[in-house]
Amino acid sequence: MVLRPVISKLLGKLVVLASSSPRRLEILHNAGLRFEVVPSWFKETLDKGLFKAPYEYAVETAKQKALEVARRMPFKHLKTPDIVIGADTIVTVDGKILEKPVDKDDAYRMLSSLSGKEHSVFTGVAIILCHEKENEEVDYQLIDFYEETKVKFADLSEDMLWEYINSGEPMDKAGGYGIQALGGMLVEYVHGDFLNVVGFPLNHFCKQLDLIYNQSTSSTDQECPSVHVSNSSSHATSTSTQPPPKMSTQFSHSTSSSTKRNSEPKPRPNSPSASQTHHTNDSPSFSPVHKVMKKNSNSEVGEGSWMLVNSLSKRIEIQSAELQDPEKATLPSTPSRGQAIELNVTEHEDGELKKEDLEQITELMDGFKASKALFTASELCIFDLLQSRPGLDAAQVAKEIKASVKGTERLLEACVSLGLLKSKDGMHHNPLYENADLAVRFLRSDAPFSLRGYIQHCNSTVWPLFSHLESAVREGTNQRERAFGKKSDDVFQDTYYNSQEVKLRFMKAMHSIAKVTGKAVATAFDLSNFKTACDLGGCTGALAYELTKAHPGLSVTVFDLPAVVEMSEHFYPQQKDNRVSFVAGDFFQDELPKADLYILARVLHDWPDEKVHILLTEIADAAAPGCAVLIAETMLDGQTPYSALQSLNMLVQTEGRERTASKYAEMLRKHRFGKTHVVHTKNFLDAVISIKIS
Ligand SMILES: C[S@@+](CC[C@H](N)C(=O)[O-])C[C@H]1O[C@@H](n2cnc3c(N)ncnc32)[C@H](O)[C@@H]1O
Repeated sequence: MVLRPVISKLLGKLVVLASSSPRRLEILHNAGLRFEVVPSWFKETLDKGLFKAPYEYAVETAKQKALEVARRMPFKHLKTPDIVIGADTIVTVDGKILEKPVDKDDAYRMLSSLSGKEHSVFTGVAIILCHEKENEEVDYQLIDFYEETKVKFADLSEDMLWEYINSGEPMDKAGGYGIQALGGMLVEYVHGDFLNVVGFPLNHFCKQLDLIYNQSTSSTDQECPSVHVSNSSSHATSTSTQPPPKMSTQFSHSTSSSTKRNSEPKPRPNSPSASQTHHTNDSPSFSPVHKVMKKNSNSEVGEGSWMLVNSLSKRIEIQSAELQDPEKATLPSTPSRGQAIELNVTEHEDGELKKEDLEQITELMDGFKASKALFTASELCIFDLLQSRPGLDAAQVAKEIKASVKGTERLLEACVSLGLLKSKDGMHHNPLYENADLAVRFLRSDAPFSLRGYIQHCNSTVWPLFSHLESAVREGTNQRERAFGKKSDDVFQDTYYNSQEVKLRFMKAMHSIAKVTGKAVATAFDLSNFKTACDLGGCTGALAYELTKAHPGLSVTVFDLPAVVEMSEHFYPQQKDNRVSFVAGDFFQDELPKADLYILARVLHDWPDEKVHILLTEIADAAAPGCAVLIAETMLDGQTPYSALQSLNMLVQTEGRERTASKYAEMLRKHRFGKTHVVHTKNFLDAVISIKIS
């Protein structure tokens, strides 16, 4: 991004800032932006309890502020702006949202809750692009995003607190302080964009302008075919590989008296509009206002989840001109997307059957359907397609993935209901789809933390194995023969590495999980005393690279079967690190490389206790006193569903199992390893380390 050209794109346009905050004014003015200030009349009264995450509240408030100005100006100011910018800054601490204090006591309450702690400052920003049409209608396009900055306050004494409050500075500022003035003295550190704390994330804003005006989102599709779609929806038609910016679709606002009822934006104070969407810090998104809304939901819901809400609720209140009396409310058989109604679900307990219980049991009964919908969408490259071409409708998606429109429609709606996709109304209320935050972060192939490899492994290998769970439980053995028709002694050498295709798929699965867990494992302990490490069964080297990144003095040898080592280079074609090397061998048979630290990440769970003891004997023989073993596994200690289900996974796949940290400690002790230190990371894997004593 080159800053001046971005700002200069706005020269000659009527840019309006829907905020009177002097700090926002100053930031934008200093950046060279020419704009008018039209303070929004929107009252900041949205119910915070209705938002899942604090940033959604800030984004929604910013959006409503900007919308109010964009709609008012053609009438009251008799001119239509080109761009309206709205912003809202909030401070969050201990799960609470702090806005501007109402009086000194409120300021005291806020500032003392920040004392000595780290808090987050979120600014939600909405950019509305207004396009005046020949018939005096105005089309609006909305892009929103948020920025988070972490700020830590020093311990504040009572004297300091009151001195600051009495200075008068806290009163008009979110969280009760202004970092750019006296309040700066309270701050120990800032992580992130400083201007975001002042009130406007200038850098992120400029990046969004760049996206809007230079259309420069990138698409690198690693596995799925690259997409060339001629988009017939309302946003810019493109036949090149370069996608349009992630915004689009209009709602119209007529300057004539016959306002278009169904297409005019109608922000509803005290209730979030349908635009409570999750999006990444980087992805702007368009949010239409007319959607079927599930109360307390952070996402727009499609018909599928509407039906679920419907079936779990005794009474639905329909707020529309036609139906005012909730007692008389009846359900429309199929709420059409274009209908200007919002549904608010009224909680109604029928005594014995609680909604939460029904939801919990439904989630469990239907969990497999959700998994399979995710697997299928991933398999069909839907998340990659929508990453490079957001805003396609079901027919366009179906054409690209070579599938039926009927089936694609249902899969897309299921993904919307699961929070994987977002949908918005296109022309003739035809839903247009784009990736939701989860898909952007984990489901597209080129995301740094893409789990696509693991999902494919789940679909092709774990799913068939789990369909024989009952046999596995009855027999206490893995189900490889039943699922794949072939008897095998060693899951790796006889099953996964028998075909190049299956091997690569398995390696991709391991790689994707190791990328997500690598940093948490690599930084679980202070490893600065170790110079050399050997990652036994280290597969693609994903953890090894995280280890060398986290510990500059450490070199890591990845030790794995020859079939794996010959492919490992494929995973790091460019990024070579001469502190990572690969050695091919069999850890049950060959001599292990010498190292100060032996790492076993998701290796021991593949094997029964006898085999674990063989491997630990090998390591104990190779390791001198003072050397250590680091085990990274999902440990059963907390009995979370994740680790317990992983243990079932080991049952259907291997001869191994998940274990508790104390079980690993007991096993290590038998091989002359001493006290075990355990770290339960917040990631998929936990870690134990133990030093050899003799
Ligand atoms: C479940 S994977 C874990 C991979 C990696 N440590 C991770 O956390 O992503 C188990 C690894 O052990 C390797 N492995 C299995 N048997 C082995 C053996 N006999 N000798 C060396 N490596 C082996 C597999 O090839 C595979 O890479």
